[in-house]
Amino acid sequence: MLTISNVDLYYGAAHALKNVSLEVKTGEITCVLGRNGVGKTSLLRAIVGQQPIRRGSILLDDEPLGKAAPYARIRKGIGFVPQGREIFPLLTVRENLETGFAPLKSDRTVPDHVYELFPVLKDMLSRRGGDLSGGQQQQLAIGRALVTRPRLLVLDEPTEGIQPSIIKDIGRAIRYLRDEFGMTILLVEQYLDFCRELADQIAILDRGEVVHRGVAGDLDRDDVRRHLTV
Ligand SMILES: Nc1ncnc2c1ncn2[C@@H]1O[C@H](COP(=O)(O)OP(=O)(O)OP(=O)(O)O)[C@@H](O)[C@H]1O
Repeated sequence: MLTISNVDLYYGAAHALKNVSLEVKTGEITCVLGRNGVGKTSLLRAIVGQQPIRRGSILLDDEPLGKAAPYARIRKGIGFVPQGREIFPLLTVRENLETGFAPLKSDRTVPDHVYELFPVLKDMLSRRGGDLSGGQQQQLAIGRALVTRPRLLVLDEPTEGIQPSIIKDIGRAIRYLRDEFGMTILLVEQYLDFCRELADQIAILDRGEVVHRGVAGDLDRDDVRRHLTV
């Protein structure tokens, strides 16, 4: 579904992504693992159009995304859950969900499955986003991305700073989206066990380079784990 080929991304002179290639297959969960500062967020920002690439290409269903703006990529079916969640603290849960409508031309409704996946959002529709726990905010951020009815859902460290029981809920929700809707999922993570339980495919990023690609079962190999230890 998503084909990333030979991508280079710079911040000024800093070379954050080096000749990165990655294939994200339709209906699968692909997890990119890596330590702090290796380029995971940069990769996702390149995919969603928030950061330009200097070389290489990113294709969605064989169509180059080129210089398409973030809103245009959302219309093509890419949903994004950013690192740190980026919830509007003074807006209610309902209003936060509705901000997801902004790039849409039609069908500005919250799909029922958002509330089925995360019933807490329905219970708290009138509560301010800033008054939710970190885990509830993460559920809200995923819900906001789902209102755009994406075919490809991209998540930046969805487990960061979240308690284990909510991590399990989020894992279940991601699996449900793949199994029930055939949604394609790409997530970046530092949390190895979460990826082991969830992913079909993994890639490991180290200092801006993809140093390993394979099936999730490979994660138990010593040579793979070595890339993830400091
Ligand atoms: N806006 C920016 N300007 C300059 N350098 C940046 C910028 N954003 C990121 N970088 C640098 O690019 C490199 C990759 O950063 P990136 O945020 O993509 O890594 P990451 O793997 O997502 O890290 P983390 O797990 O800590 O979020 C780092 O060296 C970082 O300091």
